[in-house]
Parts: sequence; C-alpha cells; structure tokens
Amino acid sequence: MKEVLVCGLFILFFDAVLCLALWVGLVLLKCSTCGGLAGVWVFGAVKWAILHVFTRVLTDGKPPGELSRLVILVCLLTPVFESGRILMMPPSETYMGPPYDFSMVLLGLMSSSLACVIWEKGLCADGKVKDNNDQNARQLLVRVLKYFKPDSLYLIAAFSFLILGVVCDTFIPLYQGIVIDMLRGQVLQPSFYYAIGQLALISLGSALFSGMRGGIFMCALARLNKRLKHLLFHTLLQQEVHFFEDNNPGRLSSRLHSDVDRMGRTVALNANALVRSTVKTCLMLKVMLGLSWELTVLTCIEMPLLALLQNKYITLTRELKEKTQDCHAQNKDLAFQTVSGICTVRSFKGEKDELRRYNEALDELCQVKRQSGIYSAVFLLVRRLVSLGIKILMLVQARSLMLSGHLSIGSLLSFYLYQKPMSVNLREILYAYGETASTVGVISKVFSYLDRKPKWKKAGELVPEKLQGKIVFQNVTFTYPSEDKPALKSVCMELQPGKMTALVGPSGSGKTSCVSLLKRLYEPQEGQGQILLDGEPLHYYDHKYFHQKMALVSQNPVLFSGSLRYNIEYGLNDCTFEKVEEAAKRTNADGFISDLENGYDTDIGECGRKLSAGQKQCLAIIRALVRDPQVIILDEATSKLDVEAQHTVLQEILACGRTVLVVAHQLKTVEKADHIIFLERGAVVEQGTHQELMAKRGRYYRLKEELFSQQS
Ligand SMILES: Nc1ncnc2c1ncn2[C@@H]1O[C@H](COP(=O)(O)OP(=O)(O)OP(=O)(O)O)[C@@H](O)[C@H]1O
Repeated sequence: MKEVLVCGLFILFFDAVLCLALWVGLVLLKCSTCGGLAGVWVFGAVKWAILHVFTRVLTDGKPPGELSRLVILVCLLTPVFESGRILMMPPSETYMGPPYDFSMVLLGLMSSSLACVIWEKGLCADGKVKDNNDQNARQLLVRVLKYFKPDSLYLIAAFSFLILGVVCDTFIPLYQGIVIDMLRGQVLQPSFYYAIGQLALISLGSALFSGMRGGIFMCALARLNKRLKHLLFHTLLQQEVHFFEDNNPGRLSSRLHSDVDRMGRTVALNANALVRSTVKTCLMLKVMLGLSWELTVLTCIEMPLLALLQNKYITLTRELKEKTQDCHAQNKDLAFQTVSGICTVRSFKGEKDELRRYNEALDELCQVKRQSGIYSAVFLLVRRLVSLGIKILMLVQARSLMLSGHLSIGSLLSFYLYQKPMSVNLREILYAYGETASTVGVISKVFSYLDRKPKWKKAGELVPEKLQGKIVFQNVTFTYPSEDKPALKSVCMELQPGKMTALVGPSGSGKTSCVSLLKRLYEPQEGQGQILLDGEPLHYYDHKYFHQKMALVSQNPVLFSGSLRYNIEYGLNDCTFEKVEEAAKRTNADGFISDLENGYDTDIGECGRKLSAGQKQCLAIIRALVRDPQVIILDEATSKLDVEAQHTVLQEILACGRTVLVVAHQLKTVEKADHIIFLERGAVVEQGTHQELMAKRGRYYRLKEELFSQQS
C-alpha cells in the first residue's frame, strides 16, 4: 500500500513537470494557443504514453490497477474539462485553449488525486479483488468460447450473416428517406420504383440474414449445451461418494441443467448482441458525427456514465445472483425429497412440516429476490436520471447551435432519428456486458465441477483369470472425510474363501464402514492400513472386474425403473438370457417371475415399487449371482425371505467356494456363520465361532441379548 502511495506521488509530480515543460515550450516557441481542442487531446494522449512507461519503470513492469487508473484520470481530466467548456461556450465566443496558469495544473492534480482516493477507497474499496475478479472473469469467458471450437464453422457462418444483416439494417432508414423524398414529387418516376425495389431488397436481405444468423446461433448453442452437459455428467460420475454426500442432488441437477444452459446462452447470445450493436454503433456514429459532432459527443458521454453505474450494479448483485441460484437448487431439492418420499411423509403425518420447510425456503428466495428488486429499482432510477440530464444538456446545446446557424431543423430531426437506436445499441452493449459479467459466478461454479479431480485412487488393470477371494484387512483405520473421529480403528481381520463370516456389533460399531471400504466406496487414508484381495490392494484391480467379482446385496436394494431383466443385467454387456434364467432358477425365484404379467419383461415401476420387499431382495440376489462373483457381501439381504427361501439362497451363495461376508442382525444368520467378528466402537473386540464366543463369556456373550433382542 505504502509503495503504491509513493509511486502515486511520483506520478503526480512527473505529470506536473510535463505540464510545466509544455508551458515552457509554448512560451519559448511564442505560441499563443496549443492547437485548440485537438491539441489538448493530443497532449493528453502523449502524456498518457509517457506516464504509462514511467509507471511501468517505477513498478518493475507490473503496475497495480490503482496506478493505471490514476494515470488515465490525470491524462483525461484536462481534455474532458476543455471539451465540456467548448460545448457550454456561447457559439459567438472563440476557443483560446486552456488557461496558462500553474495553479490550474495544481488544482487538476489535486482533484484527480482526490477523485482517485474516493474511487479506490469508497466506491471501489475492493479494487485489488476486483482486478483479480475481472481477470478471472475474462479467463472464464475465454474458456467458454474455447468450448465452441468444434462449432467454429457454425460461428463463422452466424457472424457473417450477422454482419450482413446489420449492414442491411443500417441502410434501411437511408433508403426510406430516399423513397420519402421521391414521394414529394407529383409524378412517379421510374427511379421511384427502382428505389422501392432497392428498399425491398435490403429489407428482404435484413430479414433473411437475421433469420439465418438466429437459427445458426441456436444450433451452435444446442451443440455446445449437449457437449458441456455430457462432459459435466461424465465428471460427476467419476467423483468419490463423499462428493455426493457434500452436494445434494438438487444442487447438482441445477448445475447440470439450468446453469449449463444459462452459461451457454448468456455467452453466445451476448457475443451476438455485442458484435451486432458494435457494428451498428460504428456505422451510425459516422453518420451522426457528420450531422453534429457536439451533439454526438454529448450522446457518447452517456455511455461511460452508464457503464460506471452498470459496473457498480453488477458488483452489488453478483453475490445475490449466486444466492438466488442456490435458493432455487435448495427449493428443487426439498420438493424432490418430499415427493419421492411421500409414503414416509404421509405415514409420519409430516405434510405440515414439509410444507413449513418448503415455505421457509421460499421465504429465503423471496428475500433475496426482494433485495435484487431494490437494487434494480435504484439502478433504473439513477440510469434514467443520467439519461434525462444528458438529454436536457443536448437540448440546450442544440438551441445554441441553431441560434448560431450551425444546425438546421432537418439535421436536428435526422440526428434525433439516429440518436434513439444509437442509445439502444449502447444500452445493449452495456446490458450484454453486464449480463455476461453477472453470469461469471454461474460459469465459475460449473467449471469448478468440471475441473474437480476425484479424490480416490485410480483403479488398476489387474484382471486375474482365477480369483480365490481371500480378503485381509491390514490394520485399517478410517475416518469419514466430514468427521474428525475415526469410524474404524486398526481393524485386522481375514475373510476366507468358502466360508461365511459374520460381522456383528452394536449400532454404529463400524460394520457398514467395513463394507463400504470393501466395495471401495471409501478408501482408508494414506498410511492408515490397507485391504488386500488375494494379496493385492483393492485399487490394483480393474474397476469393472472388481465390482463384478465383489457383489454387495443390501437389505433395501436400489432398483431402477424398467424391466426385471434390465435390472438383473444392469451394467453387463454380455449377459445372456439363459444366464439370467438359470440364476433365477437356482434361487427359486423363477416361480414368482413367471407369474408376472410379462415375465422377465415386466416393468417393475420406479425403484421397483411394483414388487414386494421379498421380491426386491430376490431380484437383487439374482443380479449379484448373474455376475458370477467370488466375494458376496450380504447386508441382511435375505431378511424379507421366508425360511425355506433363505436356506436355498444361502446354499446357492456358499456354493462354488465363494467368500461370504454377512452383516448380521439376526441370531439365526449368525449361528450359521463359520466365523464371527465382533466389532465395538470401530475396533475388532472378539472373533471366533458362535460357540467359542459364547464359551468365552466376553463382550459378545454379554451383549448377545441386546444385539439380537428384536428376534428373541
Ligand atoms: N457417511 C458417513 N459420514 C460420516 N460419518 C459416518 C457416515 N456413515 C457412518 N458414519 C459414522 O461412522 C460410525 C460407524 O457407522 P457404521 O454405519 O459403520 O455403523 P454400523 O455398525 O453399520 O451401524 P448400524 O448397525 O446401525 O448400521 C458411526 O459413528 C457413524 O456416525
């Protein structure tokens, strides 16, 4: 900060020296004026170039934003002031140039320093942050544009049609004027028809080119959206499970759909509007300068003032826009949760509570929108007042120009005819800029997901032909990413092929955590032990192979809407119908399947709603068996089956020397196990057969009644 202040003082001093040098030069050359207004602007430009180099030298080539703005301000001050003075001067007076008074130079320096301090400290307090933000925003926009690369041909065609359309648009009023001039003649000359033909042709061209431009832009936009959504969905699917716990489905769905749409639309449509309005503005500016440069200057003054206002408005509303997006996502999520869990909501009579929660979320959204509304109203009011002020100044100026004979009524009328579309163009440019800037938040969020690297070890390529299925937990300690306390502490255990091992323990003892680690839904932190399958760490195995060989069946399996067969074959490309039928027969499930209306092709409804709990479990077991797994993890997966079916399924699962791990809550399941591992507070406390543990009369013996109280 101190260095910026010292450099600022040096710049001001050097500016004063430059002004003094000019004054001395003019005195020595005996010049009475410095070349009128043009000379003042030229001196301003030269001064800017010198001060710019000087600032770069002072700051080792990296001038901070504050100093660059100070340099622009001190260089612009005199030219702008003198231009205003000329505009306000009665036409009878002749402009003699700026007064040669050193006190004026000092006054200029003081006022520009003061303006700079007010701007940096008051209006733009977060100048540095803003500089960084602007740079980030630019990089983000360039990155969005880069995603358009595969559509370059579309864009070249669209922009070509855009420029052709704009050129036609600009000439329409000119030809209308020519036709109107001809209408004044009593006799209709052939040239009138010629002019009408030209006007019709230009109007047709304008309509045709504009239509083509719009259509091609929309096409390119749809292709961009498709590409971005595909990429984002692909990136999301790669993320670790913890990511999905941290980001609720509503928020992710909002990023994937509304945010990607908004991102593409804003950048593409605003780039379109920006180019169209800029080309139009340049063409119109040329005509307007020809009519009256004084009025044109006044029209152009409006633009930086409005840009300043718009900039402030964008800074104030940027955060609100992000909040609005988050509120929308939260509302969506709440509604989705309630609707999808309507049975639970109804059975607990939770409708009122859900309505209250939804209402609270709506209130929050309403409050954010109210605040945005207030900012928008104040911005509109100030913008209108600025425009009105400029219009009044223009009328005063036009009157004095007409009184002095420099402007005719006709020219004034033409000027006003051009001025309105010109203001619309300028506003469109500002709006496009503002709209794009306010979407930066949305864009950066989408990119933050696109750039996110999944925080789990990449799967290897190990696909052994024969897998025994021996699993070893080697001193595994595991803490959930959102927690501080470990859920598993130095767990050591072995699961043998051809044996059924039961994990037993009170609620929260870490049984599910063991299963999650085994299925690689989570991973032990670095240096906190490892899990080996046939002597190799789990992540060495090929992803698809691993999940095929290690099947998990839970108490409430997740099923997808679609046919029974689709659910069984889910994720398998080479599964034959015979294999499906065989697995169903082996688990005695073919009976209930053939009773269904369309057998294996019966639609089971959303999440398998049309099936009973037992049928869902059967389906999940068939889905696991059809993969021919070597390790099967059952999380009370047969609890809804009758005793006979449970027996058949367990026999089938234990066949082929598979390794079976059961998360057991029922005494009868535990009694069938070859080995029991008793967990308490994330640590293995005891292990052995049921009889051994009972004989030991340790923790398992004492807690047995509690553990299986539901069944006894
Ligand atoms: N996704 C998670 N994020 C953070 N902590 C978790 C998560 N899942 C479980 N835990 C914590 O880890 C500990 C062990 O939980 P775990 O689900 O493994 O127990 P459990 O033995 O399977 O319990 P239950 O028999 O009730 O299913 C608990 O203290 C729990 O609060």
